[in-house]
Amino acid sequence: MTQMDQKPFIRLDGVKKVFNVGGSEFLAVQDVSLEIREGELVSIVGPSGCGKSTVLSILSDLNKATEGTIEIGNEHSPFTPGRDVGMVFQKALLLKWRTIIDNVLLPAEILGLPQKESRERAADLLDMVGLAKFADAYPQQLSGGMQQRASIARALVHDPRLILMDEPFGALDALTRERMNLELLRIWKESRKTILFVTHGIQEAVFLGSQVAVMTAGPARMAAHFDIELPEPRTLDVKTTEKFGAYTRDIYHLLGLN
Ligand SMILES: Nc1ncnc2c1ncn2[C@@H]1O[C@H](COP(=O)(O)OP(=O)(O)OP(=O)(O)O)[C@@H](O)[C@H]1O
Repeated sequence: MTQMDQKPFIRLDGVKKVFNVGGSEFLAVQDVSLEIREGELVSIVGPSGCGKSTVLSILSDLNKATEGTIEIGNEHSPFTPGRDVGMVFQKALLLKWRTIIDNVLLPAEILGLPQKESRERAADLLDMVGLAKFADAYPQQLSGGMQQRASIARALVHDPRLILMDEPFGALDALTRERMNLELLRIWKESRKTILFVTHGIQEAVFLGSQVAVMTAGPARMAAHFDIELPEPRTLDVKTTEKFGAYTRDIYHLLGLN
């Protein structure tokens, strides 16, 4: 069986989440349908409150969907919830009393993975994210972008099959964010992980994703989906192409911004 014949790695169909808030029901998100192949980087873009983080929390098994189908993993790549997810948040959330390498090691420690192998892997990952020299530094000695690189290494240390990124570069200045976008593409290619990347940034979503799922608020739902066909490898020049402009224009339009 070839890779193309395999079932998608993630299949969401008609997913809906209703929260119970103080005895009344609150519809957080509905109509979430998405198929992701293993090793794909997919962006989800949408305004605040449209349910993006709720979708990630369902995929990471922190929240149960109220309705719909959620399938993760396939015969070739089985998926164990809890074990096979790495998360990156808007804040790096590094523990300030632990060195960078000890921060990276945290998920491996929690899962009880072998110490020596984990430390070697953490060192390799720090090398991959360009922080080899900072393994023994403390978080406060690193810039915001460097801290986020460390948190990406931490998300990879237990070799999970799926990386969920929730606005990971949202707190960085514009130039660092551009640089981190390029870094993420490199890390993704090297690590060959399946990545779901949540952002408010339409340009960022199109630049990074092979697909972009667009979510709208009021009511919160997954409203559209684009396959992004742009030249590979993606460099910043891509952003000046007509095709890139057309994708971003269509998404702005869908979100009612032009
Ligand atoms: N545990 C919860 N209990 C009740 N309501 C919740 C809970 N989690 C999320 N919500 C609500 O569900 C809606 C969707 O929230 P969510 O955080 O998924 O949106 P988002 O698109 O990620 O927003 P942002 O971009 O601002 O992070 C919001 O109105 C939020 O208040």
